[in-house]
Amino acid sequence: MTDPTQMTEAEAANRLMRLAREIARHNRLYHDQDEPEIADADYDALVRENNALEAAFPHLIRSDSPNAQVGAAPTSALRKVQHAVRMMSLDNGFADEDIAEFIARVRRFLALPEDAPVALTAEPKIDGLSCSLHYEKGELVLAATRGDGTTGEDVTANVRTIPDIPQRLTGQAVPDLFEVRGEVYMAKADFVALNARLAAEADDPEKARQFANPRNAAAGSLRQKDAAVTASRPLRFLAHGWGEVSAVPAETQLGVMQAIAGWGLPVSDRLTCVDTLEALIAHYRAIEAARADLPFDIDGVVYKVDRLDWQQRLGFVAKAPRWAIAHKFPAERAQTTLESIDIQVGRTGKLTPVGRLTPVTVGGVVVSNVTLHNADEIERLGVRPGDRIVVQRAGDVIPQVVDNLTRDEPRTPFAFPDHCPVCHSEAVREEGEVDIRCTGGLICPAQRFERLRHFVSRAALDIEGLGEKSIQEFLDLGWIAEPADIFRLKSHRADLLGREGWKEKSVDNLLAAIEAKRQPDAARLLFGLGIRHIGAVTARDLLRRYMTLEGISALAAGIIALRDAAAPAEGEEESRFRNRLDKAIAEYIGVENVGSAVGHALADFFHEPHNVDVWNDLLREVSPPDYLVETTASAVTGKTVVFTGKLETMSRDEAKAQAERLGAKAAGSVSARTDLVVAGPGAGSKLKQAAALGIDVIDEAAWAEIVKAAG
Ligand SMILES: NC(=O)c1ccc[n+]([C@@H]2O[C@H](COP(=O)([O-])OP(=O)(O)OC[C@H]3O[C@@H](n4cnc5c(N)ncnc54)[C@H](O)[C@@H]3O)[C@@H](O)[C@H]2O)c1
Ligand SMILES: [Zn+2]
Repeated sequence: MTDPTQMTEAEAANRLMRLAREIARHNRLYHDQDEPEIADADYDALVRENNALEAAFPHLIRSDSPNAQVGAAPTSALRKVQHAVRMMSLDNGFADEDIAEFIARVRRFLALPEDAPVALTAEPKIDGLSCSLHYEKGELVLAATRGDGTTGEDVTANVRTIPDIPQRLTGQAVPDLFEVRGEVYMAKADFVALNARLAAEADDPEKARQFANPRNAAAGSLRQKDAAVTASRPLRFLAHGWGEVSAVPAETQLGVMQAIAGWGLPVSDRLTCVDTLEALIAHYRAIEAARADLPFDIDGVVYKVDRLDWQQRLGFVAKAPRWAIAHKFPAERAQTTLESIDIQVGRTGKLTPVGRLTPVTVGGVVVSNVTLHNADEIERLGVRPGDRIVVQRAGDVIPQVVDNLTRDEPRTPFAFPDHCPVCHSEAVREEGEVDIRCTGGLICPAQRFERLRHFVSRAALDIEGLGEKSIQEFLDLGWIAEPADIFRLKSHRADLLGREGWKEKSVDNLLAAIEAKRQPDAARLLFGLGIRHIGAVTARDLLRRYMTLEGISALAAGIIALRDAAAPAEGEEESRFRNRLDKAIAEYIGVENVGSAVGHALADFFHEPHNVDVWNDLLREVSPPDYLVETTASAVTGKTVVFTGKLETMSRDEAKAQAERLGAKAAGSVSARTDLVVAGPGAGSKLKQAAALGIDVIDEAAWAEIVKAAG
């Protein structure tokens, strides 16, 4: 965000207009559609930017400023309801100073002395959606959502299905007319169970409706046309205020809330009333620490001036009361308990520690796992199961542990396993590496699963309909263990038809999708084998040069021979020798951007007899066409070209790629079969040979002309 003081008026006006539109759009998505596009922290950042600009350019404040608006106008099919008393939002603060300033503002407004005590209630700010309940003569007659504060939606039938909400108030002195306001929410455990149920009920679990967090689930469940749907959703309610009333049962906020509780409505058991800033902050800290363990999500603590006559005098500004403030928790961070540390085994055998957490909502998303990266990271944080930790989620980044609050508690450190938790092979840390790997290779079932999953993935063979669940199922049945087996699945067609969840159509679609990949792209196949360091791009670069998978295995054989023959020279240091060998391997491969790590990985793969079997077996099932780069007809199509000497405007590899694209073959040495030599400065013996054989020789500029002419 640009510093507002650096902006011109025109820039500021423009930015304010864009922010108003953008924020209004997110309000609609969040409040009306229950489908936010961005995290709360990102939304809050937009609002903060808007407010900073409005403060710097008060004369540019727009009539449609986001600060004048509550929620969003409802557009659902539900009947609309006008609120007799507007339903407001709340001002908010993050720092303790914001709260001190709030109290000072209240004193100034009421013209109280600077040190006059101001009693304030404090209670959790539940992350649900606002709901108004009208009781007439104690009977529930109408329930409405907040909408844009003026117009809400009639959700009476829906609300009648919520067990927390009494149909009729009981107890002492219930006024004739009393509108209770509070929060409809979903408990965290119920939210997890609901998402699981929606996934189980869907035809295609991957396309099942899933709610991002309990707030969205609560809003989506309450605002239903069909109240039977609401009834099937585990909603709850907590009262936190009131609207239109015929009589107020007490003179303080706390007193009225106690009366409401007395009539049978749920009120937070963490509602308190104190009269110093220190006591408020202490209550805030206690709630923050307990946050992850509360059964529902909260995003802060709400403070309200306790005396109702003062509330009356303070009144409202724009969209919020002057007598209340929400003290919010930092949106992107939360505390929780690290319940356990699991070790996952990846495709290449890497052991990754994953922290299992008591689920906590961070920035609008429920977080129950964090990656702990590796053994070093666990040691750095000093984390052990049972520790209280701070997790952070910024943007789309995977949640991270940023602090361990109980690292000083005496407890034994976490022992990183020295064996694979799945196949029990030894797990080792290679020299100079941070990762610890299972040495079980293809005998390790975890690696086997991950390798198969990788083999059929989008960027590799892209076999549609062969998802994780099916792979696991076939693995368990012993039908597949390595890639070639996938192409033999058709022999299990009859058995598969007899299994639950497999209909004739889905079986035949799957088998057809497999058959369609009998002539796969060679680069995808190579990438799909999951050899270390061979990503999709490297696989393609290698095949551009080596054309076929036979070419690749020959390359590997060459590297193995090179490694076997290499030995340190007399007195040569080990590290020197390694550098020299690595250089030789990279040169031998001869492909730009492909280094010795790839060469070693290829050699290691082919050095292992089991892998060679897997490879050969696969090549019996599939026959990838030769890797031909798409060519353009040109003056050199079908000819053999040799580049020699120094090229000035491009690398040797680029020149070769150009030749291939033009349908020419780039050769390394001049022979009778050479048609053309492209010579740069410093060309030596090859130039002489060409002259001797009477072969055409051109310079780089002439070559560039040929390339250009081909377009
Ligand atoms: N991700 C997005 O795209 C997106 C878009 C819009 C809003 N939001 C989020 O929604 C929030 C703004 O929404 P808002 O205007 O409803 O304000 P708010 O939710 O921050 O505060 C007002 C609401 O708090 C509720 N509340 C809960 N406990 C309460 C208590 N004890 N006492 C009084 N009220 C209590 C009330 O329903 C009240 O309407 C922000 O946190 C923002 O991050 C996100
Ligand atoms: Zn293993």
